[in-house]
Amino acid sequence: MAPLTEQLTRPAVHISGLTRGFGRRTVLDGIDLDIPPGQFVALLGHSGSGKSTLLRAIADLDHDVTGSGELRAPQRISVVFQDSRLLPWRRVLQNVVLGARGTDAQGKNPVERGRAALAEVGLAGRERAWPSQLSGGEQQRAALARSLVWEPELLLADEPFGALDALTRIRMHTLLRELWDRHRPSVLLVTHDVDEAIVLADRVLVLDQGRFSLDLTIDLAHPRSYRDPHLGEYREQLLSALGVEDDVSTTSVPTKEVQP
Ligand SMILES: Nc1ncnc2c1ncn2[C@@H]1O[C@H](COP(=O)(O)OP(=O)(O)OP(=O)(O)O)[C@@H](O)[C@H]1O
Repeated sequence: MAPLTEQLTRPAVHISGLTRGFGRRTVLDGIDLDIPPGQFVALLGHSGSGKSTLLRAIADLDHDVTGSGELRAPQRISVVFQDSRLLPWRRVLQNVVLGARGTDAQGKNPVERGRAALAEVGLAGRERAWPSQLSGGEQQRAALARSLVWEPELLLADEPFGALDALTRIRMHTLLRELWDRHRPSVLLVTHDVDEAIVLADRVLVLDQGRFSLDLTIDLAHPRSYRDPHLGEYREQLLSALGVEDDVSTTSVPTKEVQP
């Protein structure tokens, strides 16, 4: 095992010269990335730029790709997707504790951890509900609770709020940030929403042509508001890195398929 000082200072995620591709198509072209423990990072990029490919590589879920490079990630990783992926034939609590074993540092068994996690995301009392009895936002809350049960050192989130309406999404932003504050995992959040990235993350990366074209620190205090006038400066830099024209009235990354 590495000495304690090295364990405390070494990044949670270390990527060096990472290349990934499908057939003759190179998607990630020699990426370097270090994420310190507890850092909240957002990842923006046009559709097809390789955001999910990077997430899958970090989660070690990419056995169908070719590639090379160095990648080190923590052992305890949770992944949250755009759809909750709750099993419809299992009740909410059963979904949340699925696969969890043993006791945690406080001696809590998985069911106790599951109940506590559901309470943390505002779903206390819904343990015996079926997933179909939850709203879309509540299903994503349950998905976040399921990720907490594993006490992740790293949370990977692939557009977790992309299918929710704008108001629910804002509530989920507050919840995610509160959960991060309490548990302090490193987070890598893929999003198409520039404002979501600025409001939630302390560092925003833009992926373009297989490389990071921008690595931006968001130096604003939390909790952040969508009304904060300082958001504009960061929005400008990010939209410009994404090649989005000034007159576009949305802060979502428009669908521009990356050509092979
Ligand atoms: N299993 C696969 N086989 C072949 N090509 C793939 C496969 N998965 C992804 N690709 C290709 O790799 C490229 C990057 O895909 P990826 O899903 O990582 O992009 P993305 O940035 O997450 O896109 P989006 O924002 O639309 O989700 C795309 O061109 C996609 O078509």
